[in-house]
Amino acid sequence: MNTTHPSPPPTLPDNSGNAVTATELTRRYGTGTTTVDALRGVSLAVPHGELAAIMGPSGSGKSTLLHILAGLDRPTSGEVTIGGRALAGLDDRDLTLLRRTQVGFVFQFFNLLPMLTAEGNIMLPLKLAGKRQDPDWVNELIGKVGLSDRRDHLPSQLSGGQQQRVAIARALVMRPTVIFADEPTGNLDSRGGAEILALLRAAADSYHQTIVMVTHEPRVSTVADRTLSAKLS
Ligand SMILES: Nc1ncnc2c1ncn2[C@@H]1O[C@H](COP(=O)(O)OP(=O)(O)OP(=O)(O)O)[C@@H](O)[C@H]1O
Repeated sequence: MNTTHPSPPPTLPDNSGNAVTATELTRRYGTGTTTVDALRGVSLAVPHGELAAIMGPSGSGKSTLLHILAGLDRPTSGEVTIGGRALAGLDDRDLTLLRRTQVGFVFQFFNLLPMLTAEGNIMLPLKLAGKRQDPDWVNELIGKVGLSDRRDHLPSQLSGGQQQRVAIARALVMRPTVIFADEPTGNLDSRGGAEILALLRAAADSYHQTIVMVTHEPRVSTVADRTLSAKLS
């Protein structure tokens, strides 16, 4: 993947005002004749509070990039920072801690725990991090995602769109430096997808929440602050 920045103009990596930066990332899979260069020198910077979309055709390296930005995979070369901290300098324990406290995730297939209610799923990151539960904040979030009358329902009792709303509230609850969303509308119909895009936009606006989203969704340019286009490498 290379990235282009059609609009607005490119932002140079700069740790000061940015939630996430990537500098000259490469990722090579395999060796010899099976070598695949999934990323060939990707640089980007996402300022705090922005909603950024990474778009591109299948196989262009979007998932690879998202996993490396989120610290789930290491680049072959190049550097990632989250909240000004370079991921390369962190050992596995510190990386896990950083992911738990500074990163939220939203997945295509929701990934909720089936035995927990909507509210239980939303509060799970707080519990895992040993954080005090703030009922006002949890109530606010449940209201924000429109699930006040579904908080005691299990995921199996919720529609796909409702499950993704739970996942978004779960990602927001820690007030992370950045939320990474991997095809968040990919498993929803057109209307459900539009509602999720609107909700992500509202999260960025209301909570100054930085969000980086991988998507095939053509309508995303109507809600994103910037769109990074991936080209086949
Ligand atoms: N573990 C792996 N081993 C070898 N090659 C891989 C591996 N993971 C991904 N690739 C290759 O790297 C390239 C980028 O894959 P990636 O999954 O990042 O693309 P993508 O843009 O997310 O695609 P899609 O939209 O289909 O999910 C592809 O050519 C893929 O075959």
